[in-house]
Amino acid sequence: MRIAVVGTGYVGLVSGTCLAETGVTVTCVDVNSTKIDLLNDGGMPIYEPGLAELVIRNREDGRLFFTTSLREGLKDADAVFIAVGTPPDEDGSADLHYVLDVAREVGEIINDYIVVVTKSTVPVGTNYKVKATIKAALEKRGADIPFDVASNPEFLKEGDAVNDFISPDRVVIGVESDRAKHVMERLYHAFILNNTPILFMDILSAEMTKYAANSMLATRISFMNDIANLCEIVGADVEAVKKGIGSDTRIGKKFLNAGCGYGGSCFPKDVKALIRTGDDHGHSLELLKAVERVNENQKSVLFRKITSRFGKELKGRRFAMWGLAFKPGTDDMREAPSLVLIEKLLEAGAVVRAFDPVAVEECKRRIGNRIEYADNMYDALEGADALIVVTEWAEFKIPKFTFIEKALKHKIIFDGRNIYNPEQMQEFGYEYYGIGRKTK
Ligand SMILES: NC(=O)c1ccc[n+]([C@@H]2O[C@H](COP(=O)([O-])OP(=O)(O)OC[C@H]3O[C@@H](n4cnc5c(N)ncnc54)[C@H](O)[C@@H]3O)[C@@H](O)[C@H]2O)c1
Ligand SMILES: O=c1ccn([C@@H]2O[C@H](COP(=O)(O)OP(=O)(O)O[C@H]3O[C@H](CO)[C@@H](O)[C@H](O)[C@H]3O)[C@@H](O)[C@H]2O)c(=O)[nH]1
Repeated sequence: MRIAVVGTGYVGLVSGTCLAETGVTVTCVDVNSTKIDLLNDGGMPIYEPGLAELVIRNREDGRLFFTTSLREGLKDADAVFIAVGTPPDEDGSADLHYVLDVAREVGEIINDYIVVVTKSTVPVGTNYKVKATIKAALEKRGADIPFDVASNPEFLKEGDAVNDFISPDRVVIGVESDRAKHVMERLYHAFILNNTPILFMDILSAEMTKYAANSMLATRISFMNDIANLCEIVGADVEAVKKGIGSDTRIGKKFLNAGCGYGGSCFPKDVKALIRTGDDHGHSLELLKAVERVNENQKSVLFRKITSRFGKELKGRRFAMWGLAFKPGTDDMREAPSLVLIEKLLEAGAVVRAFDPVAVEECKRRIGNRIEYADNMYDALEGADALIVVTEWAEFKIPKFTFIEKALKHKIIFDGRNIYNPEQMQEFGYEYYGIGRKTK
């Protein structure tokens, strides 16, 4: 089987590479020639654990190719995956112009039956727009070539992307013809053999499933953040509450971590886009509007704790920041809570010295030298008034506390991801501020 994957970002590169790993011949296409050149030279445009090895192996085995030419990618392809970005427009709706540009180009090029699969996260009804766009391009050429559209939303998490793709909880596929279903079954053959649930459904339901999943997960996080803030007021401990409710199998243990807010390229934009879809259809999604409000507020929770400890005027204060990426395991900083905190600290006159195991270059690209960058986690602490933990990288969880004590001016930690135990921190003489944690 042969496919093209258009858009070689987090989703396109991971999906294309993992499908190549199952034996499919994959050509990844991107308009960004720097990215394609880098991949053809054996480099990696993104940090994603385990991905580089798979890319190299499948390229060497002749199953994975990179090009800027969609025409080349579509040659003899059974299916083309659209995996380009769908960033939020000014009004919160998903900007579909990248997706529809690819659809038009596909219509301008194809000469034989193909399934056009939308992997990008797109609002309900978008596949029909894709279909209409391809039809219009074919009509313009006077060509009558059969094709089908399919929706195959992606559920991978950055930082765990390879594992999520290869061993998914399920694969969701929306189709409207047996022919397209058959192509998708062949494509996911290795997953079917592996007993992965492949959930075929209609296209509109598949599109909605993606937004409903992300919105449900975002809702759990905002719910826990709201509860955490109340825990602080009433003297309860959100980590105990998390265990208490997570042990109920109807609730489950995952995605209940309170913290300094959710970020990333998906939850913020997808919650916004679903709210917008609701509004467009005269159905206000009140719950999701609250989820978004709670999250915006939560991104400032550490700043509020810092100013209530040090006062609103932070001129002359230095802060060590551990973590810049929106979550561990990635260099992605889209909608990262660290960016909100940095802006607020700088505005209040503070100096920030940050360390992140992989996201420093990305941070420099975004905000340049407005903050200082440390070479390692301990170097960030030198002369700082306090340590702020924003991202829960594994190495931050078991630091050498003697190094922290030597470097910090005061033994003060603001822990935005609840990675330390407040009682033990207090025993060791730290002033510790977690999120929704009980302190004596
Ligand atoms: N990042 C994630 O974890 C994740 C997970 C699931 C779903 N998604 C969804 O998948 C989609 C892609 O997300 P991403 O994070 O991979 O985006 P990304 O920005 O990392 O990558 C998109 C790529 O598409 C390329 N592109 C744009 N227009 C093109 C065109 N006409 N032809 C060829 N290439 C083109 C860009 O150059 C870029 O390399 C989005 O809809 C997103 O919501 C993302
Ligand atoms: O209990 C939790 C879990 C996550 N987060 C935060 O939520 C954000 C998103 O984390 P995560 O979901 O792990 O990463 P993403 O890569 O954004 O993945 C989400 O978004 C993707 C894009 O749509 C989906 O494919 C995934 O299924 C979905 O988990 C991050 O800022 C996390 O710090 C919390 O605050 N508490």
